[in-house]
Amino acid sequence: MTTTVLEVGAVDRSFGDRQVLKDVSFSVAAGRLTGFVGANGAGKTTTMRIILGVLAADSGTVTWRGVPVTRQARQRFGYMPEERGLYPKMTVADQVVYLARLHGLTAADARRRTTALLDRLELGPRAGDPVEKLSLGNQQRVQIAAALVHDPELLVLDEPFSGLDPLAADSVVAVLRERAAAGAAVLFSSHQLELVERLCDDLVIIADGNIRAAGSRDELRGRHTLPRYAIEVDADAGWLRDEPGVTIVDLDGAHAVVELASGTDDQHVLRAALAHGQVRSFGPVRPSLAEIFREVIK
Ligand SMILES: Nc1ncnc2c1ncn2[C@@H]1O[C@H](COP(=O)(O)OP(=O)(O)OP(=O)(O)O)[C@@H](O)[C@H]1O
Repeated sequence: MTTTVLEVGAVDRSFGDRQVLKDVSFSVAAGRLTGFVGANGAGKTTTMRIILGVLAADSGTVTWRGVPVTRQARQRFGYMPEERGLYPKMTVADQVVYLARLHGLTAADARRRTTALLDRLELGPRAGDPVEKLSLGNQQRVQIAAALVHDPELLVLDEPFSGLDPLAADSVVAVLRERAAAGAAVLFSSHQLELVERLCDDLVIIADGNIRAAGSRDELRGRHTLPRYAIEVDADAGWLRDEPGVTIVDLDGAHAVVELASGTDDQHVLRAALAHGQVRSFGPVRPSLAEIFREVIK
């Protein structure tokens, strides 16, 4: 049972005579990680800026727990914008404390949470350094700390993983998962489809300002699953060519990927395989997010 907290409804937005968002609708649930994916210029940043109220929609609605987003509700949002805005001369800790104070935390709470979060993001030893002395990847982690420090109920992160090495990305992933497990709703954009696939519970795919697909990752995979099976036997699998209802997609010695015509029983194919010898593995091929993405943005 998921609880929708953020609802974007029929949002349109143009810049000049160019419409960049067309009837954009999707929802984000509490306790879940929602990946927002689309090509360059698809409209992700514009959508996120409208959610945060940095930019106005021409029409449409953004609601939080069923009511239009207020300034008060936004105090409980955390945002990592695309254009990273840190004060280069300020120390890492002072910077995060300062932003926590802007969100209404007491000085003591701001310090306490900053210390805990910097440690969690492996930035503890850099807390006293000016931001400008940090590598770009570490500056990025400071930005993430800044978006998280007031323990927001909604986190909106624009490309939080760009520029992070795999280990740094993993530590950010772990922190986001913790936040979601504690009940926060997390919406993040990314180009790194493998990472999104590993991380997200829900997906929103946008192309040319249109939402092309949205739903849970498993639901989308189910919807886009082709009737394909991978089979691994211990001898040549060429006999599959003669099986009724079976089309070979790929055949490489003892390994094959086949497509089954509708009405063809997969168990029948498995039994035929067993009749030819040992079967090492047999099962449906799940489409990758990259494949789903390519299919829905066509
Ligand atoms: N302030 C603006 N004035 C004019 N056009 C804009 C403005 N902001 C965005 N656009 C245009 O709107 C479209 C959507 O841009 P947006 O930044 O939302 O895409 P995106 O999906 O975030 O892309 P990227 O992954 O490259 O950041 C683009 O064609 C962009 O050029």
